[in-house]
Amino acid sequence: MSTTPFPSPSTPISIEGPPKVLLLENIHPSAEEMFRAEGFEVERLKVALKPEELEQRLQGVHVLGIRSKTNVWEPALAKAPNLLAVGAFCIGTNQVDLKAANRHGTPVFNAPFSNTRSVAELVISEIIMLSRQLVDRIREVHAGQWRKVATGSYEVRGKTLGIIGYGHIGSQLGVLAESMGMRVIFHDVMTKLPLGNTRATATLDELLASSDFVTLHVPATASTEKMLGEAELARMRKGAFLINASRGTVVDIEALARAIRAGHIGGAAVDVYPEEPETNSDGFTTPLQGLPNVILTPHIGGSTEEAQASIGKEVATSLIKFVKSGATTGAVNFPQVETPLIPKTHRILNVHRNTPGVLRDINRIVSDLNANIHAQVLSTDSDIGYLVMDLDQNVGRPVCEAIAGLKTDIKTRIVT
Ligand SMILES: NC(=O)C1=CN([C@@H]2O[C@H](COP(=O)(O)OP(=O)(O)OC[C@H]3O[C@@H](n4cnc5c(N)ncnc54)[C@H](O)[C@@H]3O)[C@@H](O)[C@H]2O)C=CC1
Ligand SMILES: O=C(O)C(=O)COP(=O)(O)O
Repeated sequence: MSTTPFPSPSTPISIEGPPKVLLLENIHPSAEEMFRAEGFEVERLKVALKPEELEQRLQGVHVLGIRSKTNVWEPALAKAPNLLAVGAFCIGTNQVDLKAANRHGTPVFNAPFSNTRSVAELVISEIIMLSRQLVDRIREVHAGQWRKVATGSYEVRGKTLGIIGYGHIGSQLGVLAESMGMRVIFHDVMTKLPLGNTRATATLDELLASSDFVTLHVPATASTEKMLGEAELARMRKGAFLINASRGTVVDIEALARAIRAGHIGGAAVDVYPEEPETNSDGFTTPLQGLPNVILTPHIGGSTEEAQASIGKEVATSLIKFVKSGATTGAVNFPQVETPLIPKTHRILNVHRNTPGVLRDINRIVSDLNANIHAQVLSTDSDIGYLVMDLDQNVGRPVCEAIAGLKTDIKTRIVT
């Protein structure tokens, strides 16, 4: 990811005909239905797109929908001046260069908790499966081998679950684990309200040394990259289990494979990998394949009917609202503005460089054109300002064009 220059001032964006939506990665049909009901034109692909393909496919597209696999980097954003918004139909947004999108005036929306429960339930099932060595027993019986053993199989009741990242998923998981009689501890960089009898550990090392199961629920950031490497795995209890359904960057997967082979880690459940295939028909290898008591799943933590249908609706709602009224509430990289539409006005949306004097320049244009301002809301962050302004319809268009010509302009359009 890179810090991107601002785009040059341009003409205002005007949407001729229905807004065009490109949905990738088999986003649930609930999203397509919502867009179509609002008169949008939708193209829905099952696959992720590589950066060069994405650049081409974005031409003329106003709204892009992705899941966790499609990377949206600066070059694609720079070549898509008509792209109004990106929807990540998932929780994680590490696949998008959020800073670049911000500087290109493109808000990014996600679904912060529509698949939380699905991930937590998957992890609960894995805790029991690992504790009972279920993958190995299942594999043996399928192969015609009868190995009825109790050695190395344990109940989860009374065992300690260590949660790294006590956010939406981590805290939901803690509640479920306590209801099975587990002791729950967590480590987070933020101070968090411990639910139930859960408690925060003073350090990550304390959590690693005190847990029978360690599970990761942190985002992919610089601070979480390989946060569980050789040294951290060595600090875990002998025979403890590791679960990673967060991001593949968070665990040193080679070190994990070595720790399992050495018998220090008793098993692992892994849903996410440093490199994941683009499509279901691509092959896949990981150093964890074939190791004992290792559950490997193809990034399906959030893949349930309930979660996908709900994500489809949630993110489509945010995107439709943004296209129709400019509301940015919930955008993960953008100043937040949401204000009701006023009938019989033109709403101008303007994203500009956050430098002194921009509002003065804009208001001078408004005053020169004798426009009456019905409402004006400005919200800024360190790089950009986002202005929502409602004007009389007879002057809306010339005002919009004059604003788009300012050297501080990033993106300007009329929505009504
Ligand atoms: N396997 C799958 O299909 C899915 C994976 N995910 C992944 O799970 C991650 C977590 O999701 P949520 O719980 O909804 O996110 P969240 O934002 O609610 O919680 C993340 C927590 O991690 C903490 N954190 C950040 N950096 C940390 C660090 N260095 N050490 C300790 N704690 C740290 C944060 O303070 C926060 O409390 C997502 O970012 C996504 O990457 C999410 C959904 C599905
Ligand atoms: O929600 C997330 O962050 C996930 O990892 C789920 O990603 P997906 O929608 O399954 O590609």
